[in-house]
Amino acid sequence: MLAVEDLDVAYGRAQVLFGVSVRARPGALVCVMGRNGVGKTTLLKAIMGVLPARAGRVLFDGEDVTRLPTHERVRRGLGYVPQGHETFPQLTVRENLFVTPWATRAAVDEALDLFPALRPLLRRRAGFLSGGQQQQLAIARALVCRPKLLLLDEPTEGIQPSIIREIEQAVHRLHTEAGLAILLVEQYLDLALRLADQYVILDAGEVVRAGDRDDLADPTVHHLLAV
Ligand SMILES: Nc1ncnc2c1ncn2[C@@H]1O[C@H](COP(=O)(O)OP(=O)(O)OP(=O)(O)O)[C@@H](O)[C@H]1O
Repeated sequence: MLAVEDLDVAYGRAQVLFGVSVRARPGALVCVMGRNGVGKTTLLKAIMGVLPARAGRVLFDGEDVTRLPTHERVRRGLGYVPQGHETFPQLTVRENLFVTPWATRAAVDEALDLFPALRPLLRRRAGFLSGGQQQQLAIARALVCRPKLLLLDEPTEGIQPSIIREIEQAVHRLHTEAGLAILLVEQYLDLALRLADQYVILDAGEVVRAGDRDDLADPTVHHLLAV
């Protein structure tokens, strides 16, 4: 479904990703891990076309989307929830959900079924929500476009533990019940161990390890993630 091949990405002259290859099969949950600043967010941005690839390719459903603008990738089924649960603070929860041109009532209803805590908040401005509620709204908004593959950038970052559990359950349901493929950037190893089918670890912009979830229990993995 997703094949990232030998991707190089740079900010000006500063190259950040070096020959990164990542694959996600339909319905798979792949966890992208690594210390701060190793290039996880940059990888997701390049997959979405928010940042250009300097070399390499991004294939989605067999199509080379490397040069397509972001909205064309969204149209083909890539969904993206950026780090920091970005919502439109001045808009209500309902307006945030209907902001995309593809939003239908049915799709919004389905997204709200996954996050029922948002229903009583539909008229509230997003800027007044807690961090956890905003994260749920950001995920729900991406789902309204009915993606086939969802890219989630650290959805648990800065979120209180009780809400982390809710977000984890929602991601689990999306994966197991809705059968959505997910590329999840996640710092918490225990959460990755519970959710992931496969994992990729980046270090200094390169894939240093990749494999099935069970390998994550290997002690050498901790060394690659320790700060
Ligand atoms: N806009 C930018 N301009 C220049 N360098 C940047 C920019 N954004 C990120 N970088 C650099 O690129 C490298 C990778 O950053 P990136 O945000 O992709 O890492 P990350 O693994 O997602 O980190 P974190 O876990 O802290 O979010 C870092 O060294 C960072 O300083």
